[in-house]
Amino acid sequence: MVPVVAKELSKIYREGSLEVTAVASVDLEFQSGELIGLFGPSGSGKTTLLSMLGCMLKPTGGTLELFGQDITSLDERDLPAIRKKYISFIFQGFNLFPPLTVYENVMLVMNLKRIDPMVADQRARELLEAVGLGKRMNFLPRELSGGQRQRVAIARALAADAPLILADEPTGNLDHENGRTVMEMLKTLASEQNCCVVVATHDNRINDLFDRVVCMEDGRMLPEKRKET
Ligand SMILES: Nc1ncnc2c1ncn2[C@@H]1O[C@H](COP(=O)(O)OP(=O)(O)OP(=O)(O)O)[C@@H](O)[C@H]1O
Repeated sequence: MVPVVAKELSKIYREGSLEVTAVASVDLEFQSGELIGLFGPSGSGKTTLLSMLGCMLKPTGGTLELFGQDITSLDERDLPAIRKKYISFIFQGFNLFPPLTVYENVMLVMNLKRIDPMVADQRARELLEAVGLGKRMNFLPRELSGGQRQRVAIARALAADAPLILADEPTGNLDHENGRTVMEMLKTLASEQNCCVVVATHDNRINDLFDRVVCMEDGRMLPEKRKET
């Protein structure tokens, strides 16, 4: 099943008499196993598009299908269940829960999914080892560097085992080396777990890692340049 199909997807923000067209009639189709880079200057509509794909923001026009299900026709109350089933988010601010340790942050998503605690414990340890934080499981987020925190956010996204991962500027606060490490993890995730990973970014230094690059300008999607294989 195709993870994301959008047709003429639009979002117009209205404030009083002022209208801002943040996303204008975007058509797209994202497949499993792909790492997709969503590029565009500030204000071009990347976050708005990502928020609609993540069922956090209702489109004002067009249709959106996630895994064959028409999201646009659903009631607002049904969206949390869709998010829980299919989607994991990685945001620039890391969104870690400050009072919980690294290990507890990763466990939290699995507890919410009611995964058996023994299975969850093992998976959390494995994932934190995999992102190089095996020795920092009992640290609090504030005791970690930006790069380490972002790796916790990635371990947590992996723990959620979602087939669609949406990341907004995941390398925004990171130096080149940490940024690349984080992106390489997302690439491995896409190919090995057959996830669809969409990354909104300004960071041209990581361009080569994407399977596909789509660019936005003034809310529109520019014609796509397919990567040569
Ligand atoms: N809640 C909102 N209300 C009104 N206008 C908004 C709102 N959110 C975004 N916009 C406007 O929509 C347009 C697209 O914004 P968006 O944040 O999606 O762009 P972006 O490409 O993610 O930018 P950046 O790279 O700076 O994060 C901008 O003109 C912005 O000012």
